[in-house]
Order: sequence, then structure tokens, then C-alpha cells
Amino acid sequence: MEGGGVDHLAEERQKSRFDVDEMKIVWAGSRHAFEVSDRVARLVASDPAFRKDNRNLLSRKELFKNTLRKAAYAWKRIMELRLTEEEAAKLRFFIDEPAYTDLHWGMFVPAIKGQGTEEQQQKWLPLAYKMQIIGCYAQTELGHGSNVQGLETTATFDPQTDEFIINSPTLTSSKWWPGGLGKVSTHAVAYARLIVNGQDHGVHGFIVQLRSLDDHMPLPGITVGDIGMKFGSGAYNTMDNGVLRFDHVRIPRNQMLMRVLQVTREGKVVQSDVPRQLIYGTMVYVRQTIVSDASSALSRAVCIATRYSAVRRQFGSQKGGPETQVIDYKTQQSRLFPLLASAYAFRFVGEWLKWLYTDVTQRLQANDFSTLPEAHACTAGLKSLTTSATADAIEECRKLCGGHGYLTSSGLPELFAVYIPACTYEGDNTVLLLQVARFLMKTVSQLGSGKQPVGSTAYMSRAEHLMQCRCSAQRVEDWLKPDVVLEAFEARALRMSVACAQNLSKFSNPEEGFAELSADLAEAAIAHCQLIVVSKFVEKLQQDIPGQGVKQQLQTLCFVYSLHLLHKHQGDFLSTGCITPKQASLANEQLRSLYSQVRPNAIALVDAFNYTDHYLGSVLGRYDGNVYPTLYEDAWKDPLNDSVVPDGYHEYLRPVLKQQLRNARL
Ligand SMILES: CC/C=C\C/C=C\C/C=C\CCCC(=O)SCCNC(=O)CCNC(=O)[C@H](O)C(C)(C)COP(=O)(O)OP(=O)(O)OC[C@H]1O[C@@H](n2cnc3c(N)ncnc32)[C@H](O)[C@@H]1OP(=O)(O)O
Ligand SMILES: Cc1cc2nc3c(=O)[nH]c(=O)nc-3n(C[C@H](O)[C@H](O)[C@H](O)COP(=O)(O)OP(=O)(O)OC[C@H]3O[C@@H](n4cnc5c(N)ncnc54)[C@H](O)[C@@H]3O)c2cc1C
Repeated sequence: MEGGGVDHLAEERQKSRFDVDEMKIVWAGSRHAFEVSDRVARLVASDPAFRKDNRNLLSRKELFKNTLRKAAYAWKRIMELRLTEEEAAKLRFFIDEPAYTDLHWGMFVPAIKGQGTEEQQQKWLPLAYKMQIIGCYAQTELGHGSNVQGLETTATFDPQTDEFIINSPTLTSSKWWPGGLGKVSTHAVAYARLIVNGQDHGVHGFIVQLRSLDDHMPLPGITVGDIGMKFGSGAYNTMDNGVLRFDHVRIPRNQMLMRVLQVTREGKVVQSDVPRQLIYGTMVYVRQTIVSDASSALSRAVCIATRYSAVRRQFGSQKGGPETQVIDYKTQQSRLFPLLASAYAFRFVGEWLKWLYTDVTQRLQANDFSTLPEAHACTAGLKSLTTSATADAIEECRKLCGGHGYLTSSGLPELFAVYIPACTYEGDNTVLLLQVARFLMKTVSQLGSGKQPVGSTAYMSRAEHLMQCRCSAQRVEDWLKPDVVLEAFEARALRMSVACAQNLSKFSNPEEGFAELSADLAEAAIAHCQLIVVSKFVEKLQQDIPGQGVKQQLQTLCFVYSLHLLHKHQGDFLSTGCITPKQASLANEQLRSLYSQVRPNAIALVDAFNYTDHYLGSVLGRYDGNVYPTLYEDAWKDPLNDSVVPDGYHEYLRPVLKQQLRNARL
């Protein structure tokens, strides 16, 4: 994507055997999406106001102020250029700096849309769209995050004044973590226990104003601030994750989000026909976006590691010739190429999940709630699977880059520090897997009852076959048959779920059984989610994909993804009897051969992500591969090199050296 000087990776690019421009469109999702993304990425990269190479040198206060400046400037550009919602979202994405705007647009607005009545939406959304108010999503408390029904903040209806009194009764009820809360938000959707006539109606969302719109001071009864520094020096510290306490703060009754449950003027609690679980709807939405974000973060790390692996040479020089590119080592390929394949796999499963979410939203609008449990299980499971894999992969990419990967200028340490909380926020990954396991156990318990499993569990309708089938792979090539691979994954997932269900049935108290078997249940959930990713990749390949060699590359990556999982989880496949040791060994042989097919195309496959050097933010991942001169020049720019003799020499170094000299003379 970059123009300019000598391309050190040109030879690599010539090796590729497919149409990279067409692959860019597949990656983006459509030609339109590609054009928007490409245009906005260039806009951000070419604007010095969005430079980010100085972030690590700023103090927390400077860093935060810098983020406020960028967010304000971005908003100005969005207005001036009259960007569409899609373009504005892309602009925020390429600015690549966690900010309060993520939560305003990503959670506050969706919470009002999903849980507010028509009237409430009409009142609040225009204010939020124009950023006349800025909002956050204040659910988690000091004492409870995962256990949402354990939240302690109360919203007590006062029929005398037609208001709710929002209160933080204990220290542990302090809101803790919400992004954008600490220093910016004027409003919050705050989650609190609804108390009417002394009766507790569970947790609901309330729009609460926190700060004055005149001078930004907290309103009476509100105590609010930042929770302090987080992992890494720059990284997520651009975000003001906050603490918030309410001291009997009064809000009008109509500021309770009332799509699911209404409280009337008389204090009557009326349940609408919308299911209670819709209160959790914003989390379903955000989990779905997090899956797409995983493919972005993963592809970024893989792009850096792949380009650098082609630049870096160690050992193997023949007759004074060049040494071996580290990308040619089979071990490097076996660590790197599955990650490359995973980036594509997560992209496609993310696309599918977006479709699923859109479908369930349309159904909800038509009062069809039947697919909500499926949407919850898929978003929870895939959020867990893709973020865990991506966090591990970023660290693996750092190691794949050897020592230089540990330099901030590689871009990998900051990417890791920013990314890893994705395994925790929007639902701890283990807690989410257990939600999937509950869904699976329910589905298994209904097999044979006449209720056909649908959607992501449709494969369970072939339980009789999948419980006893034997894998037909007899030769290496058989592992390139989608049906063979899919059946192995289906059989493994079903057998693991059924084994859990059988073990659960031995407990007289199902909840006790669930707790005791939770580690096995989480593994069964992972097997099910991996099956979803594999099957959505296979489905993608059934589409018409234009461009010379593009489909062929995707087929190769699909099998790399599937067979590396099969290799990694051999224990599951073997112990459930889904494959034999011989078949496992054939699959591994096929995998090795696939790596050789990926090798000449590797650079082009990461070029297809179409990342600017600005977005990548990595000396090692530069498009032109001109790594060493840039690393060398950059080192001299470090403030420590401003002076040849460091500050502190006279106070702390010279006396030590002189002392040693004196001792030596004695
Ligand atoms: C565009 C960019 C967008 C945003 C920016 C992106 C990133 C920014 C960075 C950070 C943002 C992070 C924000 C946050 O972290 S917000 C806080 C998120 N918190 C959580 O995720 C908490 C996790 N806990 C839960 O989700 C749940 O409470 C629970 C673990 C599922 C609760 O379990 P349990 O106590 O068993 O459940 P109940 O509450 O009793 O409900 C049972 C019943 O409901 C079903 N259920 C649960 N969750 C959902 C859901 N989300 N949707 C639909 N249905 C749900 C559950 O299956 C069960 O159903 P039954 O049929 O079995 O009764
Ligand atoms: C960077 C960041 C941004 C955030 N932004 C927001 C925000 O904007 N708004 C907001 O409301 N919240 C936000 N959060 C909070 C976040 O949603 C919670 O931290 C998250 O849901 C995890 O909950 P917890 O902290 O209570 O973890 P805990 O539940 O305390 O987890 C601790 C450990 O216990 C385990 N565990 C817990 N329950 C179970 C169980 N039932 N079975 C087995 N194991 C279990 C977990 O697996 C984990 O290992 C943010 C958090 C972070 C880190």
C-alpha cells in the first residue's frame, strides 16, 4: 500500500500466485467496504494530527490530553467531511487509540437503542448523535463484574416525586471500570437494582446525568474519578476507566430504560412481552463487534511477524551467499502460518456473526425472540475463543520476531498491552464458555425429544451417526476433503458434549454437577466454537470468489486452520475415538505440505490486509521491509540519547566508578 523507496520485499511479492487486489476485497468484505477502508486509512495516515509514534514517551496526563485532542479533531473532520456513520467508525478505527468515543458510540448509544422505548430513543439519541452529551456504560462494580445479578447499586422508586433514587449503599457497589467514565462522560447508562414498593425487580439500566453540561463539574451526590494506571505505560491508559458513587441521586422516572419493564406513575411494574434477557442485549452486540476486532488485531500482529520473518536471516549461508530467511524454517512456519490462517478464519466467522446479529435484531423488532439464546451462545463463545487465541497469538508474534520484537518500535508490545483486556472485558472468557456449555447441555438434553437442534447446533440432529462414525481418511490427500474435516470436528464436539451430559446426569444436584465438571464443560464449549469457525470458513469457500488464485489460497488457509487445530487438540480427537493415531499422523503430514504452499504467498497474504505503515505502527512490519536502517535511526531518537553522557552521571555513576578505582588502588 505504501509508495516510495526501494522495496526490500519486492522479490517476495513476485513469488505470490494470486490476485492480491481481489484478496483485499475479500478481506474487506465487499468492494465498497474496501474503498471506504482504503480511503479513510490514507486520510488518517497522511494527517500529522493523528501521529502516534510519540505515545510511549508521554506522561499519563499528557497522554490523556493528547487523546482528547485527537478525538475532538476527529469529530471536527467527521463534521467537515460529512462522513457517513461507516466512514466515521473507520476513522476511529484507524486512529488506533482507545478513547471515550469507543464507549459512547459502541455501548452508550446501542444501550439506549436496544433497551429504550421509542420515546426515550427520540429524546436521547439525537443528543448523543450530535455529541451534545457523551455517555458510558456503567455496569461493573468494585465487588461484581461477571455476576451481573449480584450488582448492589439501587434505583428506588419514589412515588411522591415520580423519581428514582440512585444509590451506592456499600463500597463494593461503587461502579468500577466503565470506560469514558473517569474524566469525560456527562451521562451514563447505569445498571442498578430496581426497587419498587420495597420489592427488588432485578437489574435494569437507567440514564443518569453525571456532570454539568456548563462546567463539567460532577452533579450533587455524584463522586467520580479515574481508577488509575493499567498494564503497560501507554497502551490502554489513553482511556479514563472510572469509579462512580451515587449518594441518593434523583432522576426522573422516564430515565429508566423501559423497553423490557415499565414502572408506571402509580408505581406499578409492568413486564412487556420482550424477554428479560434483552437487558443484556448491549453485551451481545459488543461481543459480536469484538470478534471482528480480533481478526484486525491478529492480522496486524501476523503482518508484522510475516514481513519481518522474510527480512530476517540467520544461519545457513552457502559459499558466502545470503543466510536463510527465518520464514523458511519449518518451525517458524508451523508457528506463524496457523496464525495467518486464524486471522482469515476469524474474519469470516466475524462476518457471519454480524449477519446473525442483524438477523436476530430484525426478529426482535418483529417480536420473534426464538433465536436470542443462539445469538447469546454464539457471541459469547466466539468472543471467548477469538480473543483468547488473538492475545496468545500477539505474544507468539513477538517471539517470532526474536529480540527486536521486544522493542516498542516493533509495535507488538503496545498491541499486546492494548489487546489482552479483551479476554476479560465484555465477559471473562471462562465465564462466557460456561454460558455456551449451559446452552449445549440444554440442547443435548432435548435430543430425542422431537425438538430439532437448529443453527450452530444443527449438527447434533445427526447425533446417532456422529456418535459412532469413523473417520474415512486413509491417505494424506483425504485431509483436503471438507466433509472429512468437518465430520471429525462435529463428532469431536458432539462426543465431548454428550460425555459431559452423561457425567452431569450422575449428580443429584445439577448445579453441583455443573460446578464440579466446569473444566470439562469449558473444553466442550471450545470444541463447539472451533467447529463453528471451521464450518463458517468452509461455507465461505462455497461462495463465488473471483480473482485468479484467490479461492485456492483461501482453501489452503482453511485447511491450515482446521488441521493445526486438529494437531493441537489431538488428545480430544483421539480420546473421543473420532480419529485414529494413524489418521492424526496423516493430518500432520498434510499440514506440513500446506505450509510449503503458503510460503511463497505469505507476504502477499498479509499485504491483502491493506494496512498502512501508520496503522501498523511497526518498524519490523514496514511495507518496504527496510527494517535495519530504520531501527538504527530510531534508536538515536530516544530521549536517553539526547545527551551522550546521561543525566545522573555526576550524582550516581561517577562516585561509583571513582570508588571502584580507589578500591583497586588500595
Ligand atoms: C463498536 C465498538 C464497541 C465497543 C468498544 C469495544 C471495546 C471497548 C472496550 C471495552 C468495553 C468493555 C465493556 C464492558 O466490559 S461492559 C461489562 C460487561 N460485563 C459482562 O460481560 C458481564 C458478564 N456476565 C454476564 O454476561 C452475565 O451476567 C452472565 C454470566 C451471563 C450471568 O449468568 P447467570 O447468572 O447464569 O445468568 P442470569 O443473569 O440469571 O441469566 C440467565 C439467562 O439469561 C441468558 N443470558 C445471559 N446473558 C445473556 C445475553 N447477553 N443475551 C441473551 N441471554 C442471556 C442465559 O443464557 C440464561 O438463559 P436461560 O434460558 O438458560 O435461563
Ligand atoms: C479494560 C477494561 C475495560 C472495561 N470496561 C468496562 C465498561 O466500559 N463498563 C463496564 O461496566 N465494565 C467494564 N469492564 C469490566 C469488565 O466487564 C469485567 O471486568 C469483566 O466482565 C470480568 O468481570 P470481573 O472483573 O468481575 O471478573 P471476575 O468474575 O471476578 O473474574 C475473576 C476470575 O474468576 C473466574 N470466575 C468468575 N466467575 C466464575 C464462575 N462462575 N465460574 C468459574 N470461574 C469464574 C474468572 O474466570 C476469572 O478467572 C472493563 C474491564 C476492563 C479490564
